[in-house]
Amino acid sequence: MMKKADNQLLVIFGASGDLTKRKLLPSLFELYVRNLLPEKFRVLGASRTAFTDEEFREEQRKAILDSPEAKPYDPEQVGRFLQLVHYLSFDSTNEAEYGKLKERIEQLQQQNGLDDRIIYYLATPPVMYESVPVSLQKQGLNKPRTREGWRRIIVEKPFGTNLESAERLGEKLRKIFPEENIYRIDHYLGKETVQNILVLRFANGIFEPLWNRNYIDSVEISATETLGVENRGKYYEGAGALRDMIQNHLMQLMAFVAMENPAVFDPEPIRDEIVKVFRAIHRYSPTEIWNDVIRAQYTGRTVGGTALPGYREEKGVAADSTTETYVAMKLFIDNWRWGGVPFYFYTGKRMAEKKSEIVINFKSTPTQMFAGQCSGSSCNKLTIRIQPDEGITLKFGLKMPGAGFTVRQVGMDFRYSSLSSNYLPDAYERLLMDAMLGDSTLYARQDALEASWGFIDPILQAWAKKPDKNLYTYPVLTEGPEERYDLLYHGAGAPGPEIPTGPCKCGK
Ligand SMILES: NC(=O)C1=CN([C@@H]2O[C@H](COP(=O)(O)OP(=O)(O)OC[C@H]3O[C@@H](n4cnc5c(N)ncnc54)[C@H](OP(=O)(O)O)[C@@H]3O)[C@@H](O)[C@H]2O)C=CC1
Ligand SMILES: O=C1O[C@H](COP(=O)(O)O)[C@@H](O)[C@H](O)[C@H]1O
Repeated sequence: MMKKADNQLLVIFGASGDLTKRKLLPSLFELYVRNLLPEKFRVLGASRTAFTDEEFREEQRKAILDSPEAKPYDPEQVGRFLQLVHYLSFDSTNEAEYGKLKERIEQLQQQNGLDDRIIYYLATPPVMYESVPVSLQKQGLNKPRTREGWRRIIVEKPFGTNLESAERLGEKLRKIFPEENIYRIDHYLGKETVQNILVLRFANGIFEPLWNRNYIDSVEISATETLGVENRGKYYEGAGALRDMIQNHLMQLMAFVAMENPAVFDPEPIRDEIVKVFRAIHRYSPTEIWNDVIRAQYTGRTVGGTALPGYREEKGVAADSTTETYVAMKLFIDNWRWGGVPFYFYTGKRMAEKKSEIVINFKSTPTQMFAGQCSGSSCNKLTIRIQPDEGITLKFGLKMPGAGFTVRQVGMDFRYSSLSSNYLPDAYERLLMDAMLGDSTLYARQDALEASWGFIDPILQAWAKKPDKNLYTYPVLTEGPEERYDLLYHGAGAPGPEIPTGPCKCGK
């Protein structure tokens, strides 16, 4: 039986926006259906759009029932859930309005018998991540009034746009909320399959002896999408794939793969190990940046009679934009476990497939003695499929039945869908639930963010100085730029593994 959080209020700033509609309210509804919300619980949405409580509920009702991921929900159950949801029309950039917010909060607490526990969720444009907490503090809304009360704040990404801004934001927030009450969201950490990396590694004895530079040839971590920038062109122009996906999601995946076991399974020891990995990443020299990191933009083409725009034709994107929609890079972790093992990252929008996965390529045998025996780095590989078709496959060679000794590669497969209860919660369900319970394990800590920005910053700076250098193109719905083969896997002088996106050359 899952533990329930103490009674509390969740205040969402930016509640009329896309994130609230697509992720936050549907996830809260799932928690409601599973009876995981606190016994007494209220949501207060706050943004400028003029809604009454009823109008806001109607908006959310449609979003929950009509979303592409919606299950056949009972509309009456949705209606009952929405009675927990309220709305305040409020301009969070105007300090004078925070008195109104305070009144509404106190009214909801009194009317619903809530103790003084509040989570603030910043689902506003990032420019407001500093100003909203400052205004909350001016009204005394950042501190609980009672001993058993608390105030937590969840901050959406992007958490800064470089090291300096991330440090500044962290510093500001820590003056207003204690570090342990600041929850910096990285939704990849809320994915069931990502959490399973820790269980796979630390609940099984068989992997640990192999999990190092002696047996692992390379690690590939990828997240590709078929969608383009959709209606987020303006945001994406200032972000690009390196900030949008690698600085946070792919680096967090790498940390789970590469970290040492924490002494105990508690938030701080786990986060300590994550930081150690980020700090041990080899910092690129100026030459290595151009050899080991490539970027590209998708270009338009017609697919099945439909003309698909290129990145530079998207709404909100400059016609001469140099923002990357694809990044592939090779990096190393300079420690005893991983020294010399290349980690390959690649991510891109508008690619052939929506897929996120981690592939551990083990070293092959020193000699080949059988017909058909695999050689190279992708003979024995462990693939952790984050999404879709969530699961894990181990690939190895076995004898074909019959005369002789001919080897065939086979896969030993675990699929989440084959579990008797195959419900996979959305990442936001898990993360919201954890914040309500006060468990920050799956949230990013400030020092980890700074360490990851510290690695990313020099790349951003080099690109800013030479905006066109190593900026390639790839047609929409393809595997990425051709240049990824040369530059990444063979161009840097080191013998690389087989091309990660290519088919295995070992036969099926
Ligand atoms: N959408 C997504 O999938 C993801 C979003 N994020 C992050 O979450 C945050 C929210 O994203 P998203 O919902 O997509 O953004 P939207 O632009 O859809 O929503 C932001 C909301 O903030 C409100 N807002 C803007 N200015 C003010 C103001 N002065 N006072 C009060 N409210 C204001 C707006 O409502 P109104 O006009 O009514 O005030 C708007 O509805 C962003 O920082 C984004 O980077 C992160 C990951 C994924
Ligand atoms: O944070 C982000 O992630 C999504 C991809 O998330 P996924 O769970 O669908 O893999 C990405 O589309 C978006 O640009 C980025 O901001």
